[in-house]
Amino acid sequence: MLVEEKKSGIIDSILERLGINEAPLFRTPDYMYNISYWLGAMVAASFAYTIITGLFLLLYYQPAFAYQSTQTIINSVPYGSVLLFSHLYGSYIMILLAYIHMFRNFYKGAYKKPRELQWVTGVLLLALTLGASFFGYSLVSDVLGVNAIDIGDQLLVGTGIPGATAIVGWLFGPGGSAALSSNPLVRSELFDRLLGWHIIMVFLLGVLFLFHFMLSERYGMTPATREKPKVPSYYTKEEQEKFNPWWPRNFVYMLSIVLITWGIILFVPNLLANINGLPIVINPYPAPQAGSPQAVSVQPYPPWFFLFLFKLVDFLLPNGIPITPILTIALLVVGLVILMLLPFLDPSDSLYVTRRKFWTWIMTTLAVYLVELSVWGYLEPGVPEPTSAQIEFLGPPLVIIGIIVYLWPTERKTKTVSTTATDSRVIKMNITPMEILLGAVGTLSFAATLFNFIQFPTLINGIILVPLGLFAIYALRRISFYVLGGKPVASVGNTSSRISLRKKIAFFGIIALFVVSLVLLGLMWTLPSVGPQATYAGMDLGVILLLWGVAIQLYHYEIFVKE
Ligand code: HEM
Ligand code: HEM
Repeated sequence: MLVEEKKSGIIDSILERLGINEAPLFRTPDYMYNISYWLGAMVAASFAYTIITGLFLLLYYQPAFAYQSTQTIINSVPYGSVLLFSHLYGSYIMILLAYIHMFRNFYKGAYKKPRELQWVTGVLLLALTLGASFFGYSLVSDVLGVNAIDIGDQLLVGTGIPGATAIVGWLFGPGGSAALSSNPLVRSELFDRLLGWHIIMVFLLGVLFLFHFMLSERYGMTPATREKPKVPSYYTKEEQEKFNPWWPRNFVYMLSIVLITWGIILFVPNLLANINGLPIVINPYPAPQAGSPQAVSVQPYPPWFFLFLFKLVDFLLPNGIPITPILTIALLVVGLVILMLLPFLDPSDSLYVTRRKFWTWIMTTLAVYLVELSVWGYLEPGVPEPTSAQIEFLGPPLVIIGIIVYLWPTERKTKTVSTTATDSRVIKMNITPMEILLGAVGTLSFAATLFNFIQFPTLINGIILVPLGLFAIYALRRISFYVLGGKPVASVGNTSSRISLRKKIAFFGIIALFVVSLVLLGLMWTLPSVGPQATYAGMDLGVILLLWGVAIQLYHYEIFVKE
């Protein structure tokens, strides 16, 4: 039988040969084209970014001359500073996003049946991300990295667990002191080992991520609570049929998400690299070399993502003696295991966050503690904290969050609103659990920092107040609309005439963004490619990717969002 040949372009033919149109990638309802459903994709985009830049760094990094080769990367390799700084911030942003993704999935109930394994593997992914970042951070051979090895070494050996010394030898080879050796062979024994672990952890992350993602493909993303309020929450095959196929809409949306994430990863560190006097924990430049005369004046700080742990080891037990290494490790392990087992510990079958009060209380307190302990660890490093100080700082959030969560009215049954692909209305949420979380975190961090500023009115404490204050105002403003104005939680918005005007604006917006990005692209070639000034080109490229990401978002809105 003769099949009628459809006229198609080269790209269509390639896609057809690749079978992308029929690929078993999940179908998505209209309302899921919202960043909250793509946070995992943003984490994955940061992961991909660090892998790409990491492989380039590997070309120049020499374990026997770790610090010197890092300086060479910054000062002599074309765009080396951009590569190194964005690799560092790619990992920072990956960690931040993984936390946000985790808390979002908690509030949305995405850890419940049938996605328990996704949650469990997610917690392991977070732990591995922290591990990979720790080893990467120690590769530089600056005083902070070597200090981090020493702290890790002492913490493990201090537990007194049989075999702890063997584990430390396995992890760190000859130990942090080898970084100070004048013999390159001894130094390379240490940094080869660290590089090995760095790459092993990345490999494990990759394998586990494939499994994590495969599970996403299996069950799709968790439907909105208003659609499926009870476990197990997933769309049936018949329901799926009505949704948008992966190609081309998901691809377009994903591309914009990837570009925006990469744009931020490039822009932020390259901007920070040009600001003088940055606090050492966020400075993209390495600290002085371990063992150098300048290193003596550097206060030991762990990487910011372990600051919470740094404060925890300052805690004194009720009898006044410092918390022991074994207790610290036990607390960490127990906490991690409880977090991992959350899907099995929370028996409720409702996805409404207001019907899961106990765990909402615990998880929100955990989020606040992570921020609070990190800020505390940064402001008062190494200061022993008696039980009274621990209660003073950690008690109020526990009580306040408990009161808010238990007094918050339990969700009443709402009418199910269909928001499948055939539905053309746009459902607008006036408030989300994430906004409540942001409001709580923002206000508490601002209040704590203000209190600290009143006690210690230093410049840096004053500077920190500004972004925190703005963030708190923003977060509270969003919530107050709902609380004071008595607005409904969700509404059906927008008349078609307004949307059509918006689409016109979007159309011209895309053109404007491309024109601006072309100018920036031209500018990039005039900027130096070697040395610290290459960071200007890094910023430029970051803005270009961001603009393209936003332009593709507008394109998605223009083409796919129904009026
Ligand atoms: C195949 C993947 C990767 C390779 C080959 C790689 C390789 C490297 C190398 C060679 C360095 C040392 C750079 C230097 O000091 O000169 C480094 C640093 C680092 N890596 Fe990776 N990496 C990879 C993926 C990752 C991932 C996935 C993360 C985080 C999750 C990460 C986090 C870091 C961090 C935080 C540093 C320290 C950078 C600095 O302090 O400026 N890396 N990596
Ligand atoms: C390296 C870190 C991680 C990566 C790369 C990653 C990636 C992803 C991706 C791509 C998805 C598909 C949906 C989406 O884009 O949001 C997803 C979903 C999911 N992830 Fe992760 N994830 C990571 C860490 C975590 C963590 C720390 C948790 C929780 C402890 C977690 C739990 C989940 C759950 C429950 C889902 C299903 C979401 C839903 O059904 O709505 N993941 N993850």
